[in-house]
Amino acid sequence: MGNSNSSRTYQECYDRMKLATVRRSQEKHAQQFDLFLSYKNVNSSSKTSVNTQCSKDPLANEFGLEFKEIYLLPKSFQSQSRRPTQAQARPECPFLIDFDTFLKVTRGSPNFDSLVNNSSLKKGDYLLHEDEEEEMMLTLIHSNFKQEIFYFDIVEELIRTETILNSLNKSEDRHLAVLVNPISGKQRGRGYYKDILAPTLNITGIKYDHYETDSETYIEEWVNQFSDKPFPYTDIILIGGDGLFSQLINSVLNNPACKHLIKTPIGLLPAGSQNAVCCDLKGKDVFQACRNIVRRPTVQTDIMKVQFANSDTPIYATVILWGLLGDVVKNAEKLRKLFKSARYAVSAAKIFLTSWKMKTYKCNVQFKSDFEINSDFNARKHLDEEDGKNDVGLNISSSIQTESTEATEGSEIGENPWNDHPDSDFSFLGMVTHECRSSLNKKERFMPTSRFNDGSISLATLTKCGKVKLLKFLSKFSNAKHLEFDKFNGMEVSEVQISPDTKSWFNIDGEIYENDQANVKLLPSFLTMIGGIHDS
Ligand SMILES: Nc1ncnc2c1ncn2[C@@H]1O[C@H](COP(=O)(O)OP(=O)(O)OP(=O)(O)O)[C@@H](O)[C@H]1O
Repeated sequence: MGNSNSSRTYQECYDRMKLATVRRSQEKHAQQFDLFLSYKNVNSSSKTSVNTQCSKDPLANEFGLEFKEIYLLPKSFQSQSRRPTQAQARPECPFLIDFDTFLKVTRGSPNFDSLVNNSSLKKGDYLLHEDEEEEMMLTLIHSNFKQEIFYFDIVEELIRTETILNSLNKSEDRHLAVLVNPISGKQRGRGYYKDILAPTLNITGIKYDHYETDSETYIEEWVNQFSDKPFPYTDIILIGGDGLFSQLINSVLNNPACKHLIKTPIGLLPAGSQNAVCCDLKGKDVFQACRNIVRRPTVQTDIMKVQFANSDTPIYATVILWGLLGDVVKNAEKLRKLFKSARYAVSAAKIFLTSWKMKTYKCNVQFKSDFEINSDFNARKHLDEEDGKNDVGLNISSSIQTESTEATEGSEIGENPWNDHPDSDFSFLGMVTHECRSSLNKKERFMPTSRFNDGSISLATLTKCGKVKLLKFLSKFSNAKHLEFDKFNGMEVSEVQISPDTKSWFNIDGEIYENDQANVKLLPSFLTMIGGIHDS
């Protein structure tokens, strides 16, 4: 996060442009500063090495530049349009912010009282106090609504600064549907809407309509009203948790008359208990999520289609858990009222403390894979055969024994064959299309290697564990070190067939489903989500 801390200096690895000479006070003889904007030229290949070092979101504006920092330097400081030579020390900046934390510049200072929760204002109405209209000043607004005022002497510089700084905000022609779940997580959704998103949209001039869910079926009914009608919104913004997101995509995809809505970019504000989808789209911080909504970087994301044997209706999902984790979520629902977002931890503790022995979840798993793991596994299998090794329970990549002849019999030539998973006794199994960062614990992530746009399902399993092993696993898990845990296995697959032998529950994006045979298939690059993908 950037700040305007005076002790910071700008990053040298970027080019910069001078926007204007400004004062920080209305006083005509006040000290003058040069206002700079640094940038990465995304069209320029010659700067690759420098750019890789400092790279951030691949978010370029109409100038083909990715803006990085906004800062002031005293006017007297050297030749201002170039970088300082090595011999020259970089001066401290009296004002410096990451471009990431910048929201908008406005003429004059915004009247914030009129910004809150007022979607009927006309664009521009709310920006000026009447007596400020002629002032040669711009107010730079941070995404947390902090303001910095700069005074200009030259009108062209003022206009240039305003145009360039606002060039990333794509507000024209956008009309957002904002849906708020007031009971998500710690019930902060309403506050996030009223105090953060609505003022941000008002400042940036983005049009929106506000809806609040009043029942479990609200989203489905809301979607159904657009059956066979043109959809009037350019974006759908959800203020809630993973469950709300799941409800939206399922309501859209399971109504053939509404499938056209799925092309609409979906943005999220994290108000739920887990917010794994939002966290993995660089939206863990509510202000960052808001900036994403304003600037609108998008990611084509993978999802899964789950077909249960006893149901005609498929479920579309990004996270599927079965076994212990299914049971934890099932029991957590009973605790929602009392423990709110702590209900998952309470439910897990209850299962752990009240069972004498951890339950083993028996399940037959087959998978198809387009990925390297197949050749790794075949090569390794060959080596293992040569070595006379045949350990079941080691990492999957080193221990899968045979491809299922039964399953391959029906395969067409060229189609990937079914492989048998070597394990059938689990503590849990999970399938995810993203890493599943936790909004509660900084390090925790279910599948650290998985990304929304990697074109694969990550199949993760924990072979059956006793209580002591499970505690060891959990301690590694909370530091995202569980990939090295001997009973935890992860692999990239494109389709999975699950046949449970133990009574349990499926936890699909936080919702609970009955135990049943399930087929899980990858739908690559299926949704357009607003946000970015984490590098590591
Ligand atoms: N007004 C409402 N009253 C009762 N239930 C609601 C209402 N609005 C939405 N719901 C239901 O609440 C469920 C959970 O919502 P959501 O995902 O937003 O929050 P959460 O469960 O706290 O967060 P997470 O899914 O991240 O754990 C959804 O399945 C939705 O059907």
